[in-house]
Amino acid sequence: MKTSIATVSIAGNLREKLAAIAAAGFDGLEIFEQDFLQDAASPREVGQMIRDHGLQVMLFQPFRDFEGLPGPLRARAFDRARHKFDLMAELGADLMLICSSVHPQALGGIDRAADDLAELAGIAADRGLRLGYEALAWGRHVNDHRDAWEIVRRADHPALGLILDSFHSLSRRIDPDTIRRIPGDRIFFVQLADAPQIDMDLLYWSRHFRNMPGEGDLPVVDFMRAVAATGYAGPLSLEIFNDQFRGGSPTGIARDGHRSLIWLMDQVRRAEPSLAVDLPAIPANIAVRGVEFIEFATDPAGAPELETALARMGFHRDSLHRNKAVSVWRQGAVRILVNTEQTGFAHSFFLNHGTGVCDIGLRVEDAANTVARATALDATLFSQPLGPQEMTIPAIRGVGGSILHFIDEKSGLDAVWKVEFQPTGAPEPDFGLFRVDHLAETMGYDEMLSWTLFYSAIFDMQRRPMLDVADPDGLVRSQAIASPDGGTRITLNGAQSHRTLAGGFLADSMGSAVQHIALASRDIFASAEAMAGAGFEPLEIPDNYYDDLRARHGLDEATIARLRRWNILYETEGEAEFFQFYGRPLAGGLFFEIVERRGGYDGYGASNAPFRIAALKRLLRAKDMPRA
Ligand SMILES: O=C(O)c1ccc(O)c(O)c1
Ligand SMILES: [Mg+2]
Repeated sequence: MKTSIATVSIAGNLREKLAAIAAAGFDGLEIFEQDFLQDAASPREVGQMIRDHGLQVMLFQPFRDFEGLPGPLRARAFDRARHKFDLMAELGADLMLICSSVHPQALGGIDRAADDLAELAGIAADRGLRLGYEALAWGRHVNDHRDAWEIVRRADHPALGLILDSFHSLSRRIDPDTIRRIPGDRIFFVQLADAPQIDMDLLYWSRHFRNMPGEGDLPVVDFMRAVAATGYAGPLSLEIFNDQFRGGSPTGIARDGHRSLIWLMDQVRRAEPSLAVDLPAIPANIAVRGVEFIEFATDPAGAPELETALARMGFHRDSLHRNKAVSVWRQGAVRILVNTEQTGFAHSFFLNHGTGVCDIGLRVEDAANTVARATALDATLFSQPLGPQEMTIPAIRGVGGSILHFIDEKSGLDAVWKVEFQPTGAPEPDFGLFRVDHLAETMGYDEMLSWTLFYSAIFDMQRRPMLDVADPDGLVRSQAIASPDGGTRITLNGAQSHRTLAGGFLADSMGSAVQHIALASRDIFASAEAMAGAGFEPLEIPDNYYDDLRARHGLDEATIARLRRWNILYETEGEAEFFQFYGRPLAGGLFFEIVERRGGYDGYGASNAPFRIAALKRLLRAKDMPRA
């Protein structure tokens, strides 16, 4: 499969774009004239620069307002086209995109458009060029790929074909299966884009909110299945107009784009196995069976605060690494590693970010398969030198320069706790915390799509609808991603303002990182009591929260009193119930949460978030921390 991306999709000057597109592994690109008008090089030199990067110019675009014009305007449009053909020859581009006209004087008429395009195709063919006709969703007379195809069909010229663009078809809710009746060899080019479902003017939506396939809400997989069913074997090209991407990291956005195309074709193949998809076989989305461990990087000065917090939640120091300054704190199936090594990855993470989560271990069926899928989807492998008796545990890079390790039973990686660690024999309390409920990662708002794509493309984890959380000092967006059984959950919180709690954390931790860890309790009241007995200090929730709760849920006084006693927040989802309370943040701003889900509750207590944030901010102000 040949992959391509439009230069408008990413930030930077032309040279930065080319470097990023090539590094991400694309075969070619669509070039927008504006992109090289700003460059000092001539079109011929630009063409050479592109080829020097190992890239092919797959499409020159767009040529606007061509078809259906009256008299002198028509003649001028042909002149304009000839001028562009000259330019294409210089660039080394042989396919031009003509988008359906929005010209106020365009006359309309299927046959008139077909005649104009056929005549231009003749001129193009003489120069060895081809034309593709695309229906813009807001085209004046042609705004539907079915009409564009009818025009191409009637024009009946071998140098004229159809260009499909998933955004234009899907934004108008045109059934993608109508593509299945178009012959694949008459489709000259396919552009792909997704978009979040928002009710808005089509042109504005298209020019500002497109995103990578899989990042939005449009049925791009169904669209692509229909395209594949036609036998189309040309390039798959991303054409993403997105304000955020234009200001983002060229290499990051290009990598996301490449990842999105591989994931898209993987989904097409799985949804419709009879389709010929030119993509090497890769393992299916990886089922995650839970969090095997969470590793903190810290130093001997930072460890005691963390270890005290763990002990107060009922964790005990279970075992010590045989070679390294790493201890395992355990309760039930929850393992939290405290790494105070003075060399290696954890130490460099600590130097960059302070005490924080540097590594997350996920339990999977087959670690080798996991890495195979992750690398096929452009993830970066991670490894570091091993000491004696240490096991090779596969890993990739994750959020904020942290690491994801994969542990399985199949290849015996779960023996690591016995092989690399020595038990302390410390007594084993049980405060009822039995597994990791979710990890909350905080990041800049502009990183959210990228990490959502990362988790949902590699793992069998799906995103839930995005929520807005009102921090008194700005909005925080929250995107939950969860395995189908809800057993593994990650929330991504995107901060737009540094005045928000999330934004302050981001600044303090020097980048994206785990901001809180939620642990599941079998009985939250019992856990709260046991923890209080061990010296745990909860985040105090003000009385007005409980007055509000009484009004909202009609809970009886005894229940309200119990919730208030332990600073537990409450939320319902139909009949399902959710209970949660928080610890006070550690020095770096990270905190723990204890939750109990009853009756299949699937959320995260969004209605309580403003209270939690306000309480945290009050606490930080009281401590006179600079963030407050
Ligand atoms: O927004 C536009 O004008 C525009 C131009 C060319 C395209 O291929 C397209 O999909 C949109
Ligand atoms: Mg397009």
